[in-house]
Amino acid sequence: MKQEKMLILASSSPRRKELLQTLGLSFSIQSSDVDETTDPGMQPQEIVEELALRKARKIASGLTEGVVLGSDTIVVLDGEILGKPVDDEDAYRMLHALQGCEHTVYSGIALIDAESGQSEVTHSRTQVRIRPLAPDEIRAYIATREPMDKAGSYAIQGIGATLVEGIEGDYFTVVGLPLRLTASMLSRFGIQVL
Ligand SMILES: Cc1cn([C@H]2C[C@H](O)[C@@H](COP(=O)(O)OP(=O)(O)OP(=O)(O)O)O2)c(=O)[nH]c1=O
Repeated sequence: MKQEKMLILASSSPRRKELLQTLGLSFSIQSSDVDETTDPGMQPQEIVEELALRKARKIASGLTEGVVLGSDTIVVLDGEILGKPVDDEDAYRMLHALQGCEHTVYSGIALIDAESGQSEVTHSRTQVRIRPLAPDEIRAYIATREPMDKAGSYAIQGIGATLVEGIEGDYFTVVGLPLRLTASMLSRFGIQVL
């Protein structure tokens, strides 16, 4: 591992922290609350890239050095964007819509070098199939509270794993930080994982 530059994760997500830790990099964390509203008519890949960049920019603007990583994840079902549920009823609506179908999870990643201004943004997407769910199962899952801070109201890395029939694409994109893509981007910013 060769790390010439300081890395800053612009996120309050405990999942992103854990995922970045698995790469063996040293980094600090600054949570980056930004306005997540986007223009209607934007494509899902444009939304996750724009929001990842917004999160990274907010932190980078207050720094003179270091590489800032921002990320954003959304779930898309038949063109409808599912973010985090606002309450139990919203989580029920999402899980009921997702069950028995395939949807797409998009994760955007943005890197900004605060010193040089170099920036790069990209995204990846993964198809996920959720098995058919009975109303009681959906209610029991919501009662675990796991869905409440997750895009699409489920966590593939948690109890939600029992709802997932299969995926096509990168698992880490679903959890919120595509690791292979992150590592290859970081290498272009002077941060080498291998
Ligand atoms: C679909 C899915 C989403 N998620 C999570 C990943 C993200 O943390 C969250 C989507 O919300 P985001 O707005 O992408 O991220 P966040 O608010 O949690 O963190 P921050 O903006 O500070 O970086 O949903 C899972 O953990 N597992 C899953 O299976």
